[in-house]
Amino acid sequence: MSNYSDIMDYAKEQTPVCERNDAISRRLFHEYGVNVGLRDENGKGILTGLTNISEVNSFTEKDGQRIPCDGELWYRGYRVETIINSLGPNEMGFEKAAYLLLMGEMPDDETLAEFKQVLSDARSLPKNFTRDVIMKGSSGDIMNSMMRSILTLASYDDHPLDTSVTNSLNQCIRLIAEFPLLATYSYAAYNHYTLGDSLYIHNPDPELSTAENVLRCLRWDKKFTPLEAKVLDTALILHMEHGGGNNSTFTDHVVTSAGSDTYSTITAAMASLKGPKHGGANIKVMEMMDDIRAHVEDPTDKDQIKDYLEKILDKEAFDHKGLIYGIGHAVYTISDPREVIFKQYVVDLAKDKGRDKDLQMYQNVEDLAPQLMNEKRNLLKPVSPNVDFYSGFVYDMLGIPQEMYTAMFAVARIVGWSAHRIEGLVTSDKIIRPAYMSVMRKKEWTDQ
Ligand SMILES: CC(=O)SCCNC(=O)CCNC(=O)[C@H](O)C(C)(C)COP(=O)(O)OP(=O)(O)OC[C@H]1O[C@@H](n2cnc3c(N)ncnc32)[C@H](O)[C@@H]1OP(=O)(O)O
Ligand SMILES: O=C([O-])CC(=O)C(=O)O
Repeated sequence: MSNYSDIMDYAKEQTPVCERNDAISRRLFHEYGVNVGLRDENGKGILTGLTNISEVNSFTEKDGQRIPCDGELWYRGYRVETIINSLGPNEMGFEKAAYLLLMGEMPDDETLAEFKQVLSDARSLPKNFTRDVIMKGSSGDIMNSMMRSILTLASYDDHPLDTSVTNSLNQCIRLIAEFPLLATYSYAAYNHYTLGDSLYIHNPDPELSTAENVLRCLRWDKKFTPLEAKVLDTALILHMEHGGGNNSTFTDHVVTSAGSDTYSTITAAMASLKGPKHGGANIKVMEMMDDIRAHVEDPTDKDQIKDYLEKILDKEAFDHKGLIYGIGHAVYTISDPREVIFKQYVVDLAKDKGRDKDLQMYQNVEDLAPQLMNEKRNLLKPVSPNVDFYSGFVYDMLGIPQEMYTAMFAVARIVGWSAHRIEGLVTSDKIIRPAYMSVMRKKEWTDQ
């Protein structure tokens, strides 16, 4: 028996030891030319791969100089705005965008109809999976529940470890179709077993799209309006894909390159996505806005918001991490094109739902944060609101519970991860293995 009744007490005592032995000065990174976070001294990402799937732009060249510009996002040669604007007022586009990203070409009507049917056929879980897996050990961490389900789905697959392109594509298509069920049923279990509400599990409707089935399965009465479905469908298209370097897609590439199977690869990407600096930011933005409401007398007042944002940046308020969530991006500078699209919906929805005061609070944060960050941080480029600044507000107005926000992101990004996994399998079988320079001091045994 150790002297510790609680391992936490031991961990607390050892923390300064780890901090002493693990700290590496930023000066050494500079001295050895090692790029922190795989970004160079101008904040530009180090090239680690080539992709045909999408392109993200945030700078333009003028007179040989890199100038920040409005953000652009392209899926397989098409601007994301063009894809969204090409859809009819009530047309759902998830399936079309998913086919485009996954297969690399725009589907014609017949091809799209067939793909929709394939997804619809695949949108079911193995017999008793919901009862035997999803209902057990439920939690408000829907991403964790989904990861558990994804790994367990491997046990129901006759060829879980077959990493051929064909088998991986089959597994990816199935997961794309199953994700809405994994997410909404995980929430149903949590809603019942933890929150104490009635339990309901609705079967998906084979005639409905991905976005419509999410709303149908999430709501006890299965009802939703065409506008709600359209807004969610747009949100899903906007979250589907973001190049090979974003943290979760890069994780997908790393794990794929090790020869790992689809279930493990997608679970690893999920683990990355849930981080609050990545896809988990959508929940954090909502928590931050709740915190602002609780501490600022009049959130529509710019001066009061400014004082509180300064406290957040100084680590004196909210989660004491010093981050204003929903602001800043590893690539974008002047704007994130997805936020610009989201905002159009936000303004209309907020008016419709009588949430003008909340909208004013968001706009105050949007207006003030970049300038305050500029004053308090070593910014290498302009900052602006990112895709998740408004997404939580939109989901809130759609009545989607906060615990589901990052899971909604995953329902979309599984498409990008799948496309990158297939691209990785088709293009290269080289394991990804960057180097870490050792700054360890070698010791003689007698130095102890
Ligand atoms: C889907 C997505 O993943 S979108 C991103 C979602 N994440 C968030 O919204 C969380 C808040 N934002 C952030 O944490 C960051 O902006 C990130 C993680 C998105 C990008 O980080 P980086 O690439 O390091 O940003 P960048 O190089 O511009 O940062 C420069 C400085 O500003 C700081 N900074 C960047 N964003 C923020 C922010 N929102 N709040 C406070 N400080 C910030 C960085 O910590 C860094 O400071 P340092 O040099 O003292 O360490
Ligand atoms: O690209 C990134 O770093 C983050 C990301 O996934 C996104 O913005 O969608």
